[in-house]
Amino acid sequence: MGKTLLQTAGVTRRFGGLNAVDGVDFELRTGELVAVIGPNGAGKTTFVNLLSGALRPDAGTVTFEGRDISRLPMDARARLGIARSFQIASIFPELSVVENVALAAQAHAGHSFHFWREVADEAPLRRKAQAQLADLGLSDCADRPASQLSHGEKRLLEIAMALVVEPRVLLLDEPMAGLGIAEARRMIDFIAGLKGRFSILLVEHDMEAVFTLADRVFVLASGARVADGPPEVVRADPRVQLAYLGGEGEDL
Ligand SMILES: Nc1ncnc2c1ncn2[C@@H]1O[C@H](COP(=O)(O)OP(=O)(O)OP(=O)(O)O)[C@@H](O)[C@H]1O
Repeated sequence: MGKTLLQTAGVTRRFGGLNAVDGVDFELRTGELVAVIGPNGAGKTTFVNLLSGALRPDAGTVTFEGRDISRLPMDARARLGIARSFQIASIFPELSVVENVALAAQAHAGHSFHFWREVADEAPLRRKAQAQLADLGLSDCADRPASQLSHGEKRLLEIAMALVVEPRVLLLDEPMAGLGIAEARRMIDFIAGLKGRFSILLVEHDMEAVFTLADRVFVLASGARVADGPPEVVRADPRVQLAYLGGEGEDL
């Protein structure tokens, strides 16, 4: 694996008296896919928010290529290349798939969303969006209105919108959530196709996805790191089994 891109040292976030993320040391290397797992309420989403800049830590640091970014807001981190998958809410349903991707590229370039009507006429942005969709194997749905996509296709569109800005790090928070079996398989194949090209942090409850995709599995429980290692080592780790049994009794 490559060099360390994104790192935390002792990162902590409190909500009232609760340490939602509690002194976590973590690193993501170039080209690596790390899955972050843990029982419900373990602190996974809070941890992603600390990496994306949606939340600031109460203690500890977040560094990107050695630079302390702990206090940088989300847009500044996005400009450095830390992208979080868009939420379905940010898809414009009346626009086509390719127009949505072009809009994401336009927003990143610093233009205002108010000019969205012009985006259809923006040939370079549109070409970039077309190329992105072709690269991801999504050309088939380029001209369909986003409103006509299935739930699974919308999740793929969200990721395409995050990738069009050519990020260094992609943060994916539960991309399989709410997908049927066939759609989940397609999502796994899709993410497998991104592996090695981007550095990816994947938060996911779907253990088939985690153990198929991850180079490394990082386990959180009650805000703290329980294990960090290759998937098969982590799966067999009694501390991990215990963390799950002590939580909501989910299957590992
Ligand atoms: N904004 C907030 N205010 C207060 N408590 C919060 C807030 N966000 C999260 N928490 C608490 O912090 C803990 C960790 O929550 P978080 O959502 O990060 O866990 P998670 O591992 O992502 O859970 P899940 O798997 O259920 O999505 C939980 O106890 C949660 O109730």
